[in-house]
Amino acid sequence: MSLLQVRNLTQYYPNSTAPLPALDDVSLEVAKDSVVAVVGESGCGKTTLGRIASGLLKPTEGEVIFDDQQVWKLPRSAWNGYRRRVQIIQQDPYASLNPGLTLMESLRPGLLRHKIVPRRQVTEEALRLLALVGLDDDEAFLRRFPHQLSGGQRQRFAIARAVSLRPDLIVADEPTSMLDVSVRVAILDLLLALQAEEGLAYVFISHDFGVVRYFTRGGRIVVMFFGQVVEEGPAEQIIGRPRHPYSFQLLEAIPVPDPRTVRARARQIDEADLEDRVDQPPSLTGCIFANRCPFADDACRSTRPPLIEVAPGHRAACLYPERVPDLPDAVRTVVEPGAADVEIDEGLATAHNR
Ligand SMILES: Nc1ncnc2c1ncn2[C@@H]1O[C@H](COP(=O)(O)OP(=O)(O)OP(=O)(O)O)[C@@H](O)[C@H]1O
Repeated sequence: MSLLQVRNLTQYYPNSTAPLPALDDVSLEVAKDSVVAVVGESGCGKTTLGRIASGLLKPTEGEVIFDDQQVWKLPRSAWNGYRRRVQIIQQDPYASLNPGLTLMESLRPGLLRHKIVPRRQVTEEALRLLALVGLDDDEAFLRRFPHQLSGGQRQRFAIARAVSLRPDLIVADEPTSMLDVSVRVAILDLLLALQAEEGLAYVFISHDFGVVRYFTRGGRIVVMFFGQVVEEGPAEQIIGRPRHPYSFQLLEAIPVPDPRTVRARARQIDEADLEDRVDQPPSLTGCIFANRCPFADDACRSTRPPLIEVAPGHRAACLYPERVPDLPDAVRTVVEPGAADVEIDEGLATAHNR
């Protein structure tokens, strides 16, 4: 069942001098209890999409439909319900918490405003939430201020605060990118555990395909490039056999722990050629990726390819999806959470150092 749909979103920022909109005709759908990951390099519009999905930003054009209702047409009481049911977790847990409030003071207003529990049960509920996210569930901890927490503890608390409102959907915007490598996997595992326990859906935003591969098992992946969706489909299919050259390049760049695997890659794209293209600006005519694409020809530079189905439920905006080579086995395996900590840690460590 569809929980959230965004349809044909276009976003222009009025003060922007960029030649392209931040989002250009973006659509996606999130089913109840499911994970949709949005991946792409910095500036491709992921945060804008997350802000629109959670009602923080009204799109220039397009529709946001939550639980079968157009959210920008909701009466105030229903709007408040939507804003409660869709929570956002941000990249920087410190910036998302008021430094002048204790943890209890951060939790209490939401619990009361949305009548989650009666006033006399607020402390009990706050302690339950701390335990749920793996923090010390004692009242002294609730009297702490955000600066008295480590980065990992702060993100755990930000997750507790989001979950406290009993949402159906959490937009997790780069939730681990500012954390130490050592705690990243723990936070991803916490989010995955909460999904099962609390019946949550996620829009999971990341620039790092290694993290997305870890988080999105069984879910869907949306790959964005300069405001456009270039590929979307089931995680296993996109990771196993990407059909857009940009997804291929992102996946191929995931660090793998065994250098012999890297050397053994069956490279079907000329490395020097790719190096020359990596910083090219987006193409303003035709396919947005044409300037960086090793397969682009005149047709790609003159025609914007529509998203076409390349396998059931899997679409790519490419005129030549069959030209995208197969990935090495080390990359295309969808990692089982908890099953490959070493591989994940090393991958994330390398990504962190970039
Ligand atoms: N408030 C704003 N005003 C003007 N332009 C903006 C604003 N917010 C974002 N942009 C621009 O919109 C585009 C998309 O930005 P957005 O933050 O959504 O991308 P992103 O993929 O989340 O990148 P990052 O990971 O760096 O945050 C970028 O070109 C950005 O500069």
